[in-house]
This record gives sequence, structure tokens and C-alpha cells, in this order.
Amino acid sequence: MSDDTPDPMTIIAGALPFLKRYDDQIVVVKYGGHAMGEEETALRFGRDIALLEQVGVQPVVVHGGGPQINAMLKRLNVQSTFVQGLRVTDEGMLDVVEMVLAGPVNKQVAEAITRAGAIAVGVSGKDGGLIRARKLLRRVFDPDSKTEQVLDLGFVGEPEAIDTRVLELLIGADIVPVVAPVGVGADGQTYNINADTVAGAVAGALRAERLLLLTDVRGVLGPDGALIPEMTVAEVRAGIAAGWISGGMIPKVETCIYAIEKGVKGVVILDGRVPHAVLRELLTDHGAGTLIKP
Ligand SMILES: Nc1ncnc2c1ncn2[C@@H]1O[C@H](COP(=O)(O)OP(=O)(O)O)[C@@H](O)[C@H]1O
Ligand SMILES: CC(=O)N[C@@H](CCC(=O)OP(=O)(O)O)C(=O)O
Repeated sequence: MSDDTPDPMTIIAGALPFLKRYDDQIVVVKYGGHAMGEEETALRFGRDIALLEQVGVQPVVVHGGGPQINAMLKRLNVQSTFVQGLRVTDEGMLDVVEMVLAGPVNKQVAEAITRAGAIAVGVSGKDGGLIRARKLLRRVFDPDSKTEQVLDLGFVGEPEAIDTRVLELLIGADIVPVVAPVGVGADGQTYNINADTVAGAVAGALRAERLLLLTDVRGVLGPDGALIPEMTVAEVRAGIAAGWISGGMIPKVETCIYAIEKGVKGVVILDGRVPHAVLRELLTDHGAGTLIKP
């Protein structure tokens, strides 16, 4: 063994306090479409989640799939637009969104975890009444007219109620739930929901100990492009207002604020492409990314 190879006993001893802290605790991990990248990245993610389950943590995975939806829309020659990181979703597009998210993406994530030795079951927000949704009315302030305007994003929804029973049944049976971010209205209408938003709602409803949002950047980057290791809710709001927190980062930080308000203790945005990002964050002192604090 070379001198710089960590001693396995040192690693285990270092992880023990963390294992104790998270024993039987629910940890919600949002796995972003960008972080899925190569198949090897997905398999590595699956191994981390399976390992967490095997050491007594109760992981719940919520996945995205924006890039995968984009690829399918491109094949179908359909253009899509985003407003503040949310896909404007018409009726035709909704079928594609649901097909991709609740279909191959959901099954790929569940399979990767199962292949790594845990049992994972994919569900969409429609299964077991998991996510009751309503149409999202996005309010934006127009600085020119100095009035608030409501944007119509089509069939984009927000969670109205989370019925945790199906998740609790799975967790209780040592099965890792893998949730696709699709919801259904009281009238049966399907809604496309941003996956970060779903992860926050699920973490809040399950009273999760921690929420990890895995993406393809190191965390929240400041105006100078440097990683910000810790941010308060007030600093996040200022970053959105100033415009250097934009696009897909907006639903992410908003989710963090929501989860903190719901009592989730540690909320982090981190780079899911880094090997063992989840294990490093939960089981070592060397967490990376951006921790959002009250
Ligand atoms: N301040 C910021 N720091 C980091 N990323 C930002 C920031 N503002 C905007 N972004 C964008 O947000 C993206 C992450 O959101 P998104 O593409 O929706 O990821 P995911 O698919 O993981 O949900 C980054 O790749 C980056 O382009
Ligand atoms: C309303 C809305 O924007 N829904 C997202 C759902 C998938 C998602 O959130 O995927 P990522 O986490 O990979 O970005 C979409 O249509 O792309």
C-alpha cells in the first residue's frame, strides 16, 4: 500500500459518526438530468444510493430529465422555451414530457440502484396519489410598467399536496422509491413539475433530515464564477434579484428555501458528476457544493 493510500480502518472510523447521525433518517436526493450524463455516471450514482440503503440510511430519489426531454423533442422537431428555468408545456409536449420522465428515465435510475444491490421501485407522482398538483401561476414583476404580471406556462404544475403513503410503504419495506416529477390535478389533469420543486415538496412532506440537489455545476456560483460554499436565504433572494442566479438555478434555490422553511436540516446544491458526491456529502467532512442556511 503506498503512503498516500488512506487506511480503510481510518475511513470506516471517520464515517461512523455520520452513519450514526443518518441511521434510519430519510435523505432525499434529487438527481438532475444534467448530472445523469454518461451511463457510467448513472451506475456510480446507483451504487452510492444502494450503499446508503445498505448502511441504514433511507434514501428517496427524485429525478429530473430536462436534457432527455429536449433530446426527444428535437427528434420530433418540436421547439421548447423556458421561463425562469421552467419549460413552457403545451398539451402535445406534455405527452412527451410524461413519456420520457415516467418511462425510460425513471426506469434507468431505478434499475441502476437495483443493479447495485438495493431494491428500487420507480413511481410517478400519479401513482398512489403521490403528487396532487395545480397549475402554476408564475408571478413576475415588470420593472417597466411597475406591475406584477402572471405568466401562463401551460401545463406546468406545482405540488398542492403530497400523499406520502406509497413512499412510506416502500421505505418501510427497505425499497428505495424513485420519483418522476409528474403530478395530477383533482380533475385528472396531468402536470409537468420541475424536479427540484418535487424534491423539496417530498423532502418537506417526509420530514427528511437532508435534501441534496445534484446538478452539473459545483454549486451556486457567484458573479465572479467562484463557488459559494454557504449562502443565507436573504443572500439567495438578492442573487435572484440581481440576476446572477438565473435559469435552472432559480427553481433549485427556491426549493432549498422551501425545504428549510419545512424544517429540513441540511440543504445542499452540489455537483453530481463528481465520483461519490452523495457519499462524500453525507459521510465525510469534505462535503462540496453550496449549503443554503436560514
Ligand atoms: N449563479 C449560478 N450558479 C450556478 N449555476 C447557475 C447560476 N445561474 C444559473 N445557473 C445555471 O443553472 C444550471 C443548473 O440548472 P439545470 O440546468 O436546470 O440543472 P439540472 O438539470 O441539474 O436541474 C447550471 O448549469 C447553470 O447554467
Ligand atoms: C416545468 C419543468 O421545467 N419541468 C421539467 C421537468 C424535468 C426536470 O426538472 O429536469 P431537470 O431536473 O433535469 O432540469 C422539464 O420539463 O424539463
